[in-house]
Amino acid sequence: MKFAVIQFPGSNCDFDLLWAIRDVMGAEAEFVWHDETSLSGFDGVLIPGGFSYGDYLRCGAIASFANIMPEIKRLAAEGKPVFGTCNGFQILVEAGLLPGVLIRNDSLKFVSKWQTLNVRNKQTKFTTEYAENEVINLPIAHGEGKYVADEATLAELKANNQIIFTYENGNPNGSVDNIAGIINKEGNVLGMMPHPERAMEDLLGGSDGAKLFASVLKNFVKVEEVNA
Ligand SMILES: NC(=O)CC[C@H](N)C(=O)O
Repeated sequence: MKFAVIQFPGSNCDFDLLWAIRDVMGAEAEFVWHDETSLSGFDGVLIPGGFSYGDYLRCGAIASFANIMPEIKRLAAEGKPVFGTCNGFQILVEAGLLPGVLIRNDSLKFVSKWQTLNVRNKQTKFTTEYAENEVINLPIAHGEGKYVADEATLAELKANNQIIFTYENGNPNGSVDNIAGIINKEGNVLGMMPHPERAMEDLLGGSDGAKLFASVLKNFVKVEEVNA
């Protein structure tokens, strides 16, 4: 599996994400600049956190029009894994690859801390290594992390078990139903506000993020491997 870690002007978790997937997990991965127009040869996409385009308009709004986006949408349509953390999640909703939207935290303040989460659905290719309803800790660091969606969208997310992570022991941003991360209906595009790539080893304060990348590597296989 070879992953593209997309870099936008203002990305700041790009090196962390590359380190997590390549150096810790041992997968093949490379940076791809937002202006590129091809992702041929890549088996998955990782979109990092940060402040793409200075967070102007709305976080992720300008990045969602980047030249690389049609290719990210192509890989998503082909069933390949597409993962976005924090600003990456914001970019995925702005691009329409995930439903709903992320708006300013209720506090109107940037919040940066370790946050307790609940793994609501372990039956996805991103979460099989967790236990059902496992309580985990990951860092959060965002100013626009309040997830909102209309009633019909929320009902659909619940009916299809698309709410993957929720905040436990307090809601840091006012997200509806404590939503911290969701997946698309097809199960190959996941976005979440917390940062698993910052929790890969105990030296960093925790390693609960590693199971997410381990799940991806276990459950998504190269197309060639399937056909072999
Ligand atoms: N760490 C991040 O990716 C931050 C995302 C975005 N800039 C926000 O403040 O909400």
